[in-house]
Amino acid sequence: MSDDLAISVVGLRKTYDDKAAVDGVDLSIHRGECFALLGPNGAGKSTTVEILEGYRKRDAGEVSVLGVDPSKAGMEWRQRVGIVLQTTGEFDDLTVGEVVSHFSTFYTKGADPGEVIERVGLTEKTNWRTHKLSGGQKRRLDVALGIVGNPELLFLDEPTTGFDPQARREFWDLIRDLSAIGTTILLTTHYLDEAEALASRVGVIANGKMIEVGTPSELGGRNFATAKVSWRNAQGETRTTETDTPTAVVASLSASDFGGGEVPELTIHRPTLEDIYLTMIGANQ
Ligand SMILES: Nc1ncnc2c1ncn2[C@@H]1O[C@H](COP(=O)(O)OP(=O)(O)OP(=O)(O)O)[C@@H](O)[C@H]1O
Repeated sequence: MSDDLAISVVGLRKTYDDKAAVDGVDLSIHRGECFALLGPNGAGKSTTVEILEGYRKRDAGEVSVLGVDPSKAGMEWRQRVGIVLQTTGEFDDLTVGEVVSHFSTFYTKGADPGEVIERVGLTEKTNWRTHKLSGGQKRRLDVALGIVGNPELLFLDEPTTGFDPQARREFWDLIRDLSAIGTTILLTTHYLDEAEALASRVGVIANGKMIEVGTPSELGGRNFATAKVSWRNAQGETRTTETDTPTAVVASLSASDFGGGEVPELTIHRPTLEDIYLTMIGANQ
């Protein structure tokens, strides 16, 4: 494995009852990269990620995570990896501060619990019993527990499900901070805007196969996609045209039909990552 790879996967396969859940996946994630894994329900994302986390056994393929095969990894490796699962932990009557402090004792190079609580925006809830937290606040606590060991690599499985818009933005800032200090992040998400905001590259899985890997701006030829220009003409009708040169179209439209002035109800639309993704998985036909 090349030294700058945090994760290297070649020909990964996992079969349940004769059905391939993961069917020959290759994947390389660089150290310090934030990579988003996208795909419809049942595509094979969780199975792939759980194999990388060492929680599931593979049937075939080569897997290296931080230079170690996760199926054979021990405590030393686990210290270097942080995991935020989809399901929320239950901590009975313990407070936020107690839970985070308790988890920090599992790590030899653990972070200061108070700092971690502040990072996830729960300082005001430090003395709250965890069962009183809202769904979004519990998710933040999950993230706190994922990062309390100062991991080199963080797995985030649908981390912002149930967050309000402000909490999502704050969470994104937290992930950017973790990226800035060099944490490698593997994010699984169904939110395409989240993948675009956070990931330097995304991979799309469908039916157990990696369909494509690319930057959010280039995936599926997005950077070469034509723009749709729409406007309202002098008769009050909506007009739309597709073009590779929207600036020229708008300039000429303004000059010819509107005396060089504003073009009414002008919009220029290029495919979003979601448009491209839906086309890739065959949902936009
Ligand atoms: N323990 C299991 N036993 C049998 N089949 C399983 C098991 N776990 C997953 N599968 C099947 O493997 C396929 C891939 O599931 P997986 O959970 O990896 O998908 P996913 O992409 O994470 O989906 P989601 O977005 O819904 O979380 C699915 O068809 C699922 O039904």
